[in-house]
Amino acid sequence: MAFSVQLGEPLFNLVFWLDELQVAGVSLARVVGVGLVPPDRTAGTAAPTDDHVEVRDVRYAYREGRDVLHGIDLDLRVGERLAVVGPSGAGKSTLGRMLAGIHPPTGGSVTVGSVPLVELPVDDLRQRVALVTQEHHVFVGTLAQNLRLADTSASDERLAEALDAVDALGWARALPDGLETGVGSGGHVLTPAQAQQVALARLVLLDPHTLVLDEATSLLDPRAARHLEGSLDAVLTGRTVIAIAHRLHTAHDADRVAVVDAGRITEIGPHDDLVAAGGEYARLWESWQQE
Ligand SMILES: Nc1ncnc2c1ncn2[C@@H]1O[C@H](COP(=O)(O)OP(=O)(O)OP(=O)(O)O)[C@@H](O)[C@H]1O
Repeated sequence: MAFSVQLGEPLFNLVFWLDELQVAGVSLARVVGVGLVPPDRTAGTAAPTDDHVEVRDVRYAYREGRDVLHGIDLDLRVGERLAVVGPSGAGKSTLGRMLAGIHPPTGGSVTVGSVPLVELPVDDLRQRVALVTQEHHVFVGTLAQNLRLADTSASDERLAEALDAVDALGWARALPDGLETGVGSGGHVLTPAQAQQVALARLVLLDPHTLVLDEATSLLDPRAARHLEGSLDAVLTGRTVIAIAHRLHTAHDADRVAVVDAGRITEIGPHDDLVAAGGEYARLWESWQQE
């Protein structure tokens, strides 16, 4: 979710990206990103020709002079699934947030349909590229209100379709007041898997062209994660997907795998090719199989 603040006629608008934070059981909005973007980005003039994502010589530094991404180049075909793997702290999440337009690159460019992400109007950006993280996204309100965060005008029927697409309609209808049941702090407690399904149903409503999944199922126990991955498949079909993967079987299913190490893509290609090449990915794959 994003909103922008414009004061007078500024050179830049202040944009906040919001996420949810649970404090002592209370659900609060948390600012996960703040950016200064040119007014065009919220006024809306850029029009990407397609959803081809191109990353060119991208660098990113949280603190000046301390790059955590160094010269990343990446081309994503429309409808491709790319798994991103690598050691902790390598820069995978930073890359994911950059691909979702939350972190503007410190150097280089990320474009969709030849338009730099930083020039896209925020609403257009959110509809083109959505980020799903491992945190729960349930706000205080009814289940229906939680879903309509993605599409304020969605009919009850559309909400039911979205829940059905992620295999959540059964439990949602069984709630005390169905979709009008209060959830979030003080309301009906959803399991972590149900909370993730709500987030996925919101994605179905948002209908983004490209999805960045940052370890979207990693907080769940393996059985719930496997179940959710079935729901996820319905959401992923037909979209470009960048999956930041902990579990390598997700990587195995992808069209290509990118290994990120110390802020660089050190290997990229189909799973079988990387295994045959005998490099870092082959070692990761072998050790994962022995776990
Ligand atoms: N908000 C932040 N402020 C400053 N440094 C950060 C911030 N987020 C990440 N970093 C640093 O950037 C580097 C890359 O972190 P990132 O979270 O992108 O790695 P990762 O590969 O996703 O790691 P993990 O698998 O542990 O989640 C790390 O050195 C990390 O400490």
